[in-house]
Amino acid sequence: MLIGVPKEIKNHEYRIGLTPAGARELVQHGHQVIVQNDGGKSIGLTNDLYEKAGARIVDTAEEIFAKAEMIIKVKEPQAVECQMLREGQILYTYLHLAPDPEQTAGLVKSGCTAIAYETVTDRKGGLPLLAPMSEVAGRMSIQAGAHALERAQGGSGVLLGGVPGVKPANVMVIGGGVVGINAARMAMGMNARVTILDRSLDRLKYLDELYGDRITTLYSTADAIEETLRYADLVIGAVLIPGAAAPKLVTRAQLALMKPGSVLVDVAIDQGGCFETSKATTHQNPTYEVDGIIHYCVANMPGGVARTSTFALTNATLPFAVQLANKGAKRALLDDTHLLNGLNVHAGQITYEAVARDLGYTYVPAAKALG
Ligand SMILES: NC(=O)C1=CN([C@@H]2O[C@H](COP(=O)(O)OP(=O)(O)OC[C@H]3O[C@@H](n4cnc5c(N)ncnc54)[C@H](O)[C@@H]3O)[C@@H](O)[C@H]2O)C=CC1
Ligand SMILES: CC(=O)C(=O)O
Ligand SMILES: [Mg+2]
Repeated sequence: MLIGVPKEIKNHEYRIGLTPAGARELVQHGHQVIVQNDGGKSIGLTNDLYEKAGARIVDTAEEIFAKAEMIIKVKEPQAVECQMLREGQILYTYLHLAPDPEQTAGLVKSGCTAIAYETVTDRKGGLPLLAPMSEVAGRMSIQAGAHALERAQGGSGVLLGGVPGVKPANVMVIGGGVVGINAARMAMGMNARVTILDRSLDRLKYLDELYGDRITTLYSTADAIEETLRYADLVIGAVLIPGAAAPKLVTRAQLALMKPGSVLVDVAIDQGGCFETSKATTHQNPTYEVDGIIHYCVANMPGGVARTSTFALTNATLPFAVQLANKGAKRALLDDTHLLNGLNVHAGQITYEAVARDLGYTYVPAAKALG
């Protein structure tokens, strides 16, 4: 199969969809890989490294989209990329369609086969292609939040860990999954006081067994959220209902309960965000203020630490990329229900139920759409 890796074009997105080591594996399986000129240069993945791995460098994204049978990317296709996708072509990347009607319409129109990293599953009920970036974003959320708490950034001027004689900050984490546990670990490491809320009692039990009295676990109700907001200095939004738009768990009115200059980091923004006042921001302009509360809502946080993230992402995506290339989309998808769960759009049909429901499309089960 001819596999194409274009340069990412989202704001300050320096990740690339495949490392040179990943390219080498695909080539060893008998496939051809084309990579856009300087696609990974800014994170030290030079053309030379890709060529040594057996890939070929091409000048433009247009050439990659025109020639490749499978496109491997990181972020959802931007409008200009959607226009270049075509019928029968495999798109393997993050999509986050539920909050993004325009992209969804673009993919439907293209006729391509679009597999979303974030809805591929595993045997343990996890999301193995989302997990590495959730680890990154969870860890980053605390450093981003700590920075936003600095007075010069508009924050309340509180240091997460406090100092001897001055109490530490309170960090509230809503959603105790992969983002949540990584955020909690970083916050604990900085000596902050951590409260973590989730709807899954099993998950709360697991967190309690792991961290004991170093964290407080709370079952996530509107009451518990309201009560915890009153003393939180930093709130991390880390909930997920796979494939669906994020539930709004903090309203604008509830911001008035918070201390002025407190910070909300909405990691769930890529699924539309879990705070009513969230709107997606970029690494260039990451924060804004609503009613005295600082909001950080960057939808591609791992792009900020693009080198670490690129290696972590390829580690997870490569095995499925090899299956797709070896077998073709239809056989690879039908052979593996976990990969099949990643199929969101095929030949103009929406094959992921939550996306169809949230955006008003007819849902066609993936196996049926593939015929
Ligand atoms: N902004 C960014 O750059 C990035 C965003 N993300 C996003 O972060 C979000 C979280 O991802 P993961 O941690 O991997 O998901 P996960 O599935 O591991 O964890 C989500 C947790 O939310 C919990 N939850 C669901 N409804 C809840 C509620 N009402 N109250 C409290 N908890 C609730 C679930 O029980 C689960 O434990 C996703 O939207 C993901 O796409 C992930 C990576 C990067
Ligand atoms: C998961 C995601 O949206 C990202 O890594 O940018
Ligand atoms: Mg997005």
